[in-house]
Amino acid sequence: MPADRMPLLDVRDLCVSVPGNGGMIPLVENVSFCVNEAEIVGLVGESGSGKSVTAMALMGLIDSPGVQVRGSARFRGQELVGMPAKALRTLRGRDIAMIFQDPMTAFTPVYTIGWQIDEQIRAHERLTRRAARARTVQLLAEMGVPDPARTAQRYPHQLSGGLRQRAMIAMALSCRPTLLIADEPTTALDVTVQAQILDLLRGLRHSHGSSVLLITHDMGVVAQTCSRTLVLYSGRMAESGPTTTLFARPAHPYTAALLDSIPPLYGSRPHRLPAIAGVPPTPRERPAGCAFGPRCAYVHATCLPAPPALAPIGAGQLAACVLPAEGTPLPPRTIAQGMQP
Ligand SMILES: Nc1ncnc2c1ncn2[C@@H]1O[C@H](COP(=O)(O)OP(=O)(O)OP(=O)(O)O)[C@@H](O)[C@H]1O
Repeated sequence: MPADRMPLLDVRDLCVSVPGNGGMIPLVENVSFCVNEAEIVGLVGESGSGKSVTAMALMGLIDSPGVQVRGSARFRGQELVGMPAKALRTLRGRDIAMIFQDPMTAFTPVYTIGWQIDEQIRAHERLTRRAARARTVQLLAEMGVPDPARTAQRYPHQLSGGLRQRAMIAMALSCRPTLLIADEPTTALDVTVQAQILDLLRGLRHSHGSSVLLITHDMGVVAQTCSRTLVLYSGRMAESGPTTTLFARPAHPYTAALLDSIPPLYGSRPHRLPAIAGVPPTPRERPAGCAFGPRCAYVHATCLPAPPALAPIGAGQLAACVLPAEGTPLPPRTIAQGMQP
């Protein structure tokens, strides 16, 4: 495939398993998706659905004893699965960067944030301390940090949560990565700051040409930010497709249930939002058939012997559910408010 038409990140049949129960327990099974240049793709699912394991496996960062990662993840055509640790370290920080929910995991408390961003820049580029600081201040300014030269001289604990998050994004972008993996970057922030950070992530496509893999449990965040979305349930793909399609015509009852838990922006708000009854199974106790079966309002006998295969529904949409194959689509929805086309 010509390089200009190759996806930036092409993940196929990614499987991650760990030893247990006398064999290997799959944490993530046959996950496939791609991220194109300057695109934001959402990875969504409840807690424990395998979002972080997927991202950490891509980055070679799962350090569990006996962990097995199989399948393929090509970044600009280069295979990441099985890539030697040194080569992966070079890619991380330079071409692929990660940001997390808690910026304190990225910054050490004992140095100023400016010093830490300077060092990150100097680890990848031969720059004088002064030139690195000029770049740091410029990056902080681009991330909307007020008085960036002075803020650079502050310690992480002296900044608000929102400013720390901006500083972490500045550090992640310091080496101009083409792919940013953002793991729940707004979960700890209040809604106003959350909206500002999402705005910032959207802007990166234009300002830095960066693509983003955005990990979240919040369909509202996906609606505002992602052009395509992958829904994970219990380590498997439930559904994927263009975000507008998933919101208008979810094919998997799990996607529909996640959408029902978003509060409407306009109109009368229900007294209580519907929650999905029950909890997802842990990887050790996954049922033989559809893992969502025990919580699904549409479950019937065909879902139980084996997990339904992921099948195309149309227009880039895939779902692992027997309903579309049987010609019983879920009831149509009005598109969720708050969605950015
Ligand atoms: N190193 C590990 N060894 C064994 N099991 C693990 C390991 N890391 C994660 N798990 C398990 O894998 C499953 C998926 O975890 P993961 O952290 O990817 O979920 P998540 O979707 O990111 O959830 P959250 O939103 O809570 O971060 C969970 O059941 C978790 O307990």
